[in-house]
Amino acid sequence: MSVDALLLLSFGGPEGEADVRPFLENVTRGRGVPPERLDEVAQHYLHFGGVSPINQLNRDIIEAVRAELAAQGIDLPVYFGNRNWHPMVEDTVGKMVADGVRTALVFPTSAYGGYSACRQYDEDITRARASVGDNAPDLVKLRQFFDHPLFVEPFADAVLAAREQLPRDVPFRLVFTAHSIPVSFDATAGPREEGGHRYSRQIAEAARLVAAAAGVAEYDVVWQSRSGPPQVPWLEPDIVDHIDALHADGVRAVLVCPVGFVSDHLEVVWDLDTEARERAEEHGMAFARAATPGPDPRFAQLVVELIREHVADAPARKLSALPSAGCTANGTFCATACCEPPARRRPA
Ligand SMILES: CC1=C(CCC(=O)O)c2cc3nc(cc4[nH]c(cc5[nH]c(cc1n2)c(C)c5CCC(=O)O)c(CCC(=O)O)c4C)C(CCC(=O)O)=C3C
Ligand SMILES: [Fe+2]
Repeated sequence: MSVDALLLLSFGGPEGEADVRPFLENVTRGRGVPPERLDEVAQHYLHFGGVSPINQLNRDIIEAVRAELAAQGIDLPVYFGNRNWHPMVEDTVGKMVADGVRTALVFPTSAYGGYSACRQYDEDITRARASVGDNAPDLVKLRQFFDHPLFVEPFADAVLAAREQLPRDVPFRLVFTAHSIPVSFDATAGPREEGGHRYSRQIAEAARLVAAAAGVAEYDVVWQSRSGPPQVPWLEPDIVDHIDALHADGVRAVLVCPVGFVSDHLEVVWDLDTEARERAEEHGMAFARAATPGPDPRFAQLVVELIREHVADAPARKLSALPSAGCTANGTFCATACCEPPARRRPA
């Protein structure tokens, strides 16, 4: 297959105080997130001057991918577009058209399946192509990479590095976290015939692979960053409640690995480095958080390897038997009814 560009497609985040409200409105339009929750999340962003770390982290990934492409002799311009904040993907695809791009690969900054982690990026691609009309380039999305060795290995090394921050003589509990989603979204994640739960199954599998690579036998998988109205059930337990439970069980040191995320964006630096850490410290527990793989050189190698699956027929390396879907053209879905968002319940 011949391609003339790569598009890194991400979530986006505010870059100053004035951006916070309009950004949150973009994220939550029609999604039934209660205003109290929005006020709370706005405060998290304002705590950091209204600047989300996600944009600079993505620019850093793009620089590393450019360098890795050059090192491997692949001549491919790299573009950057987001769902919720500038550079908006619609504008970026407009720029690609002006530059004469006919076919581009799309790297979404999420390793997993499910509506929020996969299918919503297909919707972004469809919207962006529609916004530029007849000249829209073909946009081929790269596959899910939750079990790729170049995703698992940096996490495993990060777990070992974080372990060094904990007291040597105290046994620790390894706890993996991922973004919670409504239980109903997890139930419809994946193609219908597969019976759902593709998101939580892939998270469980990534956690198993990272723990095995780090040589840690006992671990938990929990959730973080719940949103939505309180009467709608989301995946549980929450990391902060889990720290209470571990404390009650006599655990004295906790090592949190945010396996659901590619980089240290706001949910990681707020919900883990601030809230979870504070709760652990209130209990007198030692706390360490493993780094995310985004800034690791192996992450850029991962992106280029996924590109090479298309441009050089490179073999698709994966460590688990679970399907890695998500590779589709022009915003089509992997399968009929795949990762369909169930009807959202509004707050009463
Ligand atoms: C599975 C998943 C990922 C991982 C996959 C991926 O990475 O794509 C993810 C990533 C992210 N989520 C992010 C930010 C937000 N997510 C929100 C709300 C929601 N997330 C959801 C799910 C996910 N989200 C869901 C089901 C909602 C409820 C509303 C809805 O049904 O859609 C809200 C609204 C306020 C609130 O938190 O309630 C914000 C601000 C940022 C940027 C952070 C930064 O600025 O650094 C990133 C990377
Ligand atoms: Fe989110």
